[in-house]
Amino acid sequence: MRYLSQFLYVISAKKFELILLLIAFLTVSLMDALGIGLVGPFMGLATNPTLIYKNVFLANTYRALGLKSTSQFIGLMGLTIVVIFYLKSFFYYQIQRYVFRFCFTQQVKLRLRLLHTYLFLPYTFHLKTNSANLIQNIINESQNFSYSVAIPLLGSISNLFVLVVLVLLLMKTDFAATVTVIGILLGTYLPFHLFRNKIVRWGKEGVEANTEMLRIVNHAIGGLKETRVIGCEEYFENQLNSQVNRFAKVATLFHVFQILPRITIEALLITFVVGLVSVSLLFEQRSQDLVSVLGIFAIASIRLLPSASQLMSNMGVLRNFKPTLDRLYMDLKEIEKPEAINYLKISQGFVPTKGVKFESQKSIKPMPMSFTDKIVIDRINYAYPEAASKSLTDVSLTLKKGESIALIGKSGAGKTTLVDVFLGLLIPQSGDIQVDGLSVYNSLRSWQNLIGYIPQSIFLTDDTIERNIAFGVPDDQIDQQRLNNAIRSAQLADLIAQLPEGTQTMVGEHGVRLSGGQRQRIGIARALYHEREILVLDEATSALDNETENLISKAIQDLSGTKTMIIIAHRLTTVEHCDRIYQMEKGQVVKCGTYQEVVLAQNT
Ligand SMILES: Nc1ncnc2c1ncn2[C@@H]1O[C@H](COP(=O)(O)OP(=O)(O)OP(=O)(O)O)[C@@H](O)[C@H]1O
Repeated sequence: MRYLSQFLYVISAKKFELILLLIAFLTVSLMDALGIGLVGPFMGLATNPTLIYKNVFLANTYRALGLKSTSQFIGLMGLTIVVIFYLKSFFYYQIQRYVFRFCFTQQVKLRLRLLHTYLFLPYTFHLKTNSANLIQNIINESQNFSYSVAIPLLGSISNLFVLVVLVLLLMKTDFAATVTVIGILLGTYLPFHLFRNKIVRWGKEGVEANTEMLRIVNHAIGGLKETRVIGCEEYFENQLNSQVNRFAKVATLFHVFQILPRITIEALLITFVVGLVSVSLLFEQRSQDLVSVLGIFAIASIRLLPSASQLMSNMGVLRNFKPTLDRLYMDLKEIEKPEAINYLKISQGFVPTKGVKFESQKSIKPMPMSFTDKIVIDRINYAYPEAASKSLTDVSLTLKKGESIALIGKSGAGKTTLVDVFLGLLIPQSGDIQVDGLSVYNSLRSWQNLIGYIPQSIFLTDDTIERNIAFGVPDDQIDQQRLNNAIRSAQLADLIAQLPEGTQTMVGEHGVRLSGGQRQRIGIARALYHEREILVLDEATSALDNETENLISKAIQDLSGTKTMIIIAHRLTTVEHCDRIYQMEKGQVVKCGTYQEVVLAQNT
């Protein structure tokens, strides 16, 4: 039941679509039963036409049709059976088409819904989750969901219908035989029941091994430079080897287990049919009866056998992929946690309404926030989830429009945390950030629209310099004037002039064809292109050559006065031109003043 409710939560289908599917399954099963139900009497009549007169219904139909001979009647009956079978086959084909279309549409929807959820979940969720997990869920687990949860689940329901109808039919023909068949079915279900926890464990290990594989490959290839220089290729190969084998082991165990029900059902049914014939002959039962009973059994076996073994194997698959369903369900549910709701409320300006899927709720278009005077960071306190101590304690600072300030301090002092709070990625437990007297927590989106962020290692797409600067803007909407201004202000003009393809030069994956300093200047140009009022710059810690360092300092210097800037500074050359310097220690601002007051005073 829990499985079903989780399934209904993850699937984006409307209830009536599912009900429609079930009705369709039921119709096919009934037609199946009708076809099979007619085969028994048909074979009975074929061997003994006088039986027509013994059955009131058959006798009346025969008379009503006004046929000339019983053979004609039997022929007509055969034709009816054939027509029913053809119709059933046609319906079955159509329903299967619908089921596949339904499942693959769900896969598309699920992928979009997962990405949407991950993009909107609080930053703290991403701090604790490895990105390999998220990629695995969007790419592999959503595929597993349609192949190994949705299709087998709908298949199981359809098989269950067929089984129930066929068993009822058998029951009408021969009660004792039916009890035997049910016994056989329960017998084959037993191993599944006994191994149910093992099947789930195999599934869980499979999912974990897959995620690990993705993580290992990501580390090995993503950090290729380090991997090669350190020479730890073998280490990653061994790691991958152990995960691939772990996956192979559980997959083999499960697939071998899957064959069991078919083999057992086949063996038991054959034993039963042969046994029935022998016993009947032994007790000299009427042969016509036997032929008709066996006829039904033969046909029922053709349908019952695959249905039963498919049902068992589908149930195995459903169990095996329970961890997939659990993972997707839990991640999608994250958005309903109070922390996420609170985050959505302040970042997107809406509270997810119960019952309405959150991805279908449109966030309110943010009103532009005015910034003409100053930003006040007022007694901010922040502790990371599950952290023992606070990373920011009562941090306050003021930033006038056009001013540049620098944050300095030892590693772990809290500079990045403060910037992440400033960027609206982390929501402080107490304190406020106000722009012109208005709290940014009224609409984080409007606040973020004022900010350009230049991280230490900027994210570059494997694309042209132009597209990397005008990040997220369609080609036909790129403003060349703005682009050139941004390039000039970010001190990139000389570099681009030297390149044969200019702004159309490809930067390579993560910008491998550029130097660290050039990458960061592209980051500055990006922030400038988007004309953000406030720039937050996390200065590159890596040693830059003098010329590059000068160029970055010059870019920052040129911007001071026109842009409001917060710089996490790792080099004293950068802070020299800042209006104020805040020195941080253990999550607190311990000193604030000009370069002379903070840096020079310290060195004397
Ligand atoms: N995700 C996290 N969960 C728990 N604690 C964290 C997390 N991120 C940072 N911290 C802690 O918060 C404190 C401040 O870290 P922060 O990264 O802000 O320092 P920093 O001054 O930016 O250092 P650096 O210059 O090395 O980047 C540190 O004690 C750190 O251990």
